[in-house]
Amino acid sequence: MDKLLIRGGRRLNGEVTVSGAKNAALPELCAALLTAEPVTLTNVPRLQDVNTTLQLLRNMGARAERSEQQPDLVQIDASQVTSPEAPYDLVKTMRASILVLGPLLARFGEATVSLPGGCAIGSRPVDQHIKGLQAMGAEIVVEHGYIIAKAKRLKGARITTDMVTVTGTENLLMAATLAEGETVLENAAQEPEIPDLAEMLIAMGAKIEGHGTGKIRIQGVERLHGLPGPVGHRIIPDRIEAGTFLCAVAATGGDVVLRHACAAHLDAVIEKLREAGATIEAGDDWIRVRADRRPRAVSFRTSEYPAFPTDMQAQFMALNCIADGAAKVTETIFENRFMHVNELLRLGARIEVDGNTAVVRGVERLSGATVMATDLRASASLVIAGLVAEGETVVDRIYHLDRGYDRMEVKLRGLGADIERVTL
Ligand SMILES: CC(=O)N[C@H]1[C@@H](OP(=O)(O)OP(=O)(O)OC[C@H]2O[C@@H](n3ccc(=O)[nH]c3=O)[C@H](O)[C@@H]2O)O[C@H](CO)[C@@H](O)[C@@H]1O
Ligand SMILES: C=C(OP(=O)(O)O)C(=O)O
Repeated sequence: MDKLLIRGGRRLNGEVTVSGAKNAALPELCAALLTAEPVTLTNVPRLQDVNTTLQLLRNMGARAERSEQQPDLVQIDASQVTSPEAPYDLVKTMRASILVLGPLLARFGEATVSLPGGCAIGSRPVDQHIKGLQAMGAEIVVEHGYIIAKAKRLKGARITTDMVTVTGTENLLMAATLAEGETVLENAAQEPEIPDLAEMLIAMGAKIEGHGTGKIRIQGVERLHGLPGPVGHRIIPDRIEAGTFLCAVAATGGDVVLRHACAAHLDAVIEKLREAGATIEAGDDWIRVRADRRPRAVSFRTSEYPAFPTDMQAQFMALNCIADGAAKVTETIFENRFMHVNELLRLGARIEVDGNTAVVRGVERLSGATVMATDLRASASLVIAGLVAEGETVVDRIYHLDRGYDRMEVKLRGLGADIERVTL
């Protein structure tokens, strides 16, 4: 099992390129199931979750390959899908596998998808996905751990989800593109990955309006076509990877330019980093961050986009650990997303958790130790803490990190960090 070995105390300087967004790549790979023609995606990040999705598509009989000459390019040909199924063994490693449900049901009239299990950050049910598809006329039973769905042809419907759900919106959006008539999704998620998915679907012939707002209107069409060519659909930059690097520099000090980054997707995080004392400038596809003194502690509360993302909570908490002052961090999206706290305590942080609120009192210095990654963003927060801690930090169980970060240690080393992957 791989570990990261970090010797802390170095400032970060230089340039780093941000990869394509994991949370756009996963639904967009699944969207290729909506057509019998080949689909090309570019700027596809090199992540374990992408590998798992490619495996899931191949398991159904689709062709899904990453180009050897151009590793950010993936081609999918779902003309020969023989079994519209997502088995437990693949779904258990990645919750986003649920994203095949809408496309399979819409194109093949049937789907059998393993229920994703509960996961470390919360119970994460998929009842809203099921309820929405039922409103579109699907017959769905859940038995033996599988969602078994059938529909001759889905019918457009007006759907208001009980809460804002990102993958729920994506599943229903994809399903609605091939449904008969109009679907209106109320209370839709507005995360940037949703308009990116909608733009891809529109390029495939779908009729969608209102994406990027809380109300999406879809007119179903008979069929969608492929996206051939050397570019196909280009995936937006990963705002969470970019935000993670911004927090790392704000914590260690330094001067770094992020290439292929979109500042407009990070407004809430950038505002908080400025409050913490970092200097941030941005252009069309770059962000520069400079930090030259101890950060100030900054309170924040996670919420749906465009507010502060839950996927940045752990990384910003690591910054608060060494900041001047105390900060209150409130998590409103997932009920159990403070598992990094116990590990940060092992590095000398002072944090008290009460329900969904953590009070972080900044300390002058953290001290390196062996810590264990518990989920994807928790891993990133431990890496940031390790970069500022005195001495050596070992981050164990980094398969969580590899799910969602594209060669993070290589990118950090390029900025001057003393970090290496140890394979035992
Ligand atoms: C692959 C992907 O894009 N993952 C992101 C997506 O996850 P994901 O789409 O799973 O998260 P949701 O937006 O669905 O979850 C929001 C809240 O709604 C609840 N809920 C959701 C659906 C449902 O049917 N029933 C229900 O109760 C969840 O338990 C959670 O408390 O959005 C999250 C919130 O921004 C991010 O942290 C994840 O990185
Ligand atoms: C929680 C996350 O991802 P997923 O929904 O894929 O588990 C994340 O990206 O932080």
